[in-house]
Amino acid sequence: MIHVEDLVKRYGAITAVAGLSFTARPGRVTGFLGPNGAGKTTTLRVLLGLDSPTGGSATIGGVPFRSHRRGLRHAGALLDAQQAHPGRTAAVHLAALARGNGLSRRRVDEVLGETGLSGVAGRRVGTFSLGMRQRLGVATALLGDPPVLIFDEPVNGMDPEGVRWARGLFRRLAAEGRTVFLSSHLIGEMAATADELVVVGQGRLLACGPVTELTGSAGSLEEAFFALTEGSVDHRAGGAR
Ligand SMILES: Nc1ncnc2c1ncn2[C@@H]1O[C@H](COP(=O)(O)OP(=O)(O)OP(=O)(O)O)[C@@H](O)[C@H]1O
Repeated sequence: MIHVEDLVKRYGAITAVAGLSFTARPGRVTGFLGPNGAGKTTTLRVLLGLDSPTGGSATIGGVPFRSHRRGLRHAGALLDAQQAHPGRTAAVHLAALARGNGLSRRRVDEVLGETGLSGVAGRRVGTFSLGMRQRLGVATALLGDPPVLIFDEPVNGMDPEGVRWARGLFRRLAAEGRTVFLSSHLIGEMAATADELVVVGQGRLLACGPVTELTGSAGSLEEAFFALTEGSVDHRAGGAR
């Protein structure tokens, strides 16, 4: 379970998140949607303890992520596909993380297999395509077999086969009872993958609920999204001030 309550995050004069509250539940794929600069990445960073909130709270399984000793067992995340050191092989990258989190070496082979990377496990990450790096990011998130998974733009750079694979994976992870939280600009992908949506604009909640409910009479999720975010689009990506 992910719970965000009255979350505020300011960077100097910029308010990136302006009092945001929502919950993402186990067994569901929850999509996190919003225009550029809406505060999505900032919210994910605070959730994962990479940034401190200015106010309010963001918890995973009822506690801040930082208070988990072996974080990868509690939540797995893909925030930035460029995270792995380019000079390391995929297997070495994952093995180092496994060691640091008290996980077995066997788990490395399992997630490499699950993400279709077994054949390239010995290759340096610097030689990977963006789609392969995304798969490695997904493998990293899965490493600790966590109950909560957070993905920021996970299918960015993936080919159609990769996108279909990722969609199936997210659905399966939710069917296993995990909380799957997915941020993406691809509304069609959200419509095909998510059960629930959290829509934000200028750091505030615009709507949340089942995809079917939010689509409502708009005809498509895309139309519903534009109607919801009208007035919240900031082409300067300057956020709420
Ligand atoms: N480290 C930072 N310092 C200053 N401002 C920041 C910082 N991080 C984010 N912001 C600002 O906070 C606002 C929200 O940014 P954020 O990246 O969270 O939005 P987003 O919804 O993820 O956008 P996108 O869809 O473009 O990735 C933006 O105005 C951004 O410029």
